[in-house]
Amino acid sequence: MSVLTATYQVYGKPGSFEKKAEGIALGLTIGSWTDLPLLEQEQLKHHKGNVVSVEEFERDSHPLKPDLIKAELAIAYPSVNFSADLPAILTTVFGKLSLDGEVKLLDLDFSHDLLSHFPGPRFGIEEIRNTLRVSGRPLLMSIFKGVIGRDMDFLSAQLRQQALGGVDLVKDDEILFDNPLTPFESRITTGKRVLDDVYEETGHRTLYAVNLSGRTSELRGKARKARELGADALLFNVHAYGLDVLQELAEDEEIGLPLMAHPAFSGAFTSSAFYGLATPLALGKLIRYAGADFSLFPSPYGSVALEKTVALELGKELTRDSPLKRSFPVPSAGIHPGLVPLLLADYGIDSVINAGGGVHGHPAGAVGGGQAFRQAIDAVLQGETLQSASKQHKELQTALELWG
Ligand SMILES: CSCCC(=O)C(=O)COP(=O)(O)O
Ligand SMILES: [Mg+2]
Repeated sequence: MSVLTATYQVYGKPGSFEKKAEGIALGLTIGSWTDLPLLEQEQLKHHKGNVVSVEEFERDSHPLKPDLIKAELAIAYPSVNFSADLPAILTTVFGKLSLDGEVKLLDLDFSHDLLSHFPGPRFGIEEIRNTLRVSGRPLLMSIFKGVIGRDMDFLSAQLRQQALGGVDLVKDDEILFDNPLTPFESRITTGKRVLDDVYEETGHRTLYAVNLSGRTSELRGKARKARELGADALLFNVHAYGLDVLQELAEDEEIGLPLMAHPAFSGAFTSSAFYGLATPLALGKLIRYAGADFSLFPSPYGSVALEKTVALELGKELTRDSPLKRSFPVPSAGIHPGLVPLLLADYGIDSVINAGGGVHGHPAGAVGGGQAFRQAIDAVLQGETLQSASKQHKELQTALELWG
């Protein structure tokens, strides 16, 4: 029988966890059953959740819970209990349980059968690289900044500067929504013209990810229109909408665009040590299963940082061997050229280095900012220190002086 196995973290007294696990396995499936007639018990058995393992971590208490220890409970849910979609899956494994005290959902192990209902990224790392014709180095992305309240001329000029700096991708900031000054459709058509001009002038191709926003019922139509207008990629605030909305967009043949998942709002249900979803599950595994080609998340280093082990595990979820294509890890927030060696050591070349302030805040503007990043990337790949490379590259030197 095909099952979905969920692993939970709980705190409690040693020896108390078997009962807790059995309570979850029953409570989320058939409820109490022992008083029912034998025939009904037999029938219900096919639907009952089963405790797979209970692991107590004797020495692993939390400073806030000195008298308790941590345990991980693995529970298998029969796949016949739910339809093969993320809303049904999440409601089964963490529906009312998410409201029932201190329980954190750490991981979900999909059977091969179940996974076949999730096509994953349409393009993945390899096809995005082919489109950009970039191999052997991480991609570089920059972010529009200070665009709210500005018009298309401002946006066009900022896009041009970013592209001239040599970035591979530019994305909207997640807080730029559809608005009269820079409407969604104009951003796509104007952005395309600007980037085509830069390509003709320099031979460097930059792709633009426009923020797909608005009411859920409008998204499919807007995304299809974006494709018609020649959009390169879509940025999507997936956690404000829900994973299944991302999956719908990823599977739509008439959209067929690379999708970039922004982590906005996810901290609301991932940040607690005791509640919510583990970050590698929410921003890694499930984002890949739902079909994002890129997953943005706070790096371990910048202004909004994840714990390093968590950030590394997240990257692994996006790229580990699987029948699904790999999604690009995009460690972000407060990134500047001085962090490039750390990011490359953590995520390797199959990742995206992403910066807003670290590009626009460069004293030589976004052109100098992009160049400094490209110089830092080249230096690391050639085994050179940034300090040494900065002697030949004034943009990198300026960035290191400013941000370290
Ligand atoms: C929290 S990760 C998302 C990155 C992002 O959207 C952003 O605006 C980062 O900007 P920064 O100036 O910190 O590079
Ligand atoms: Mg942002």
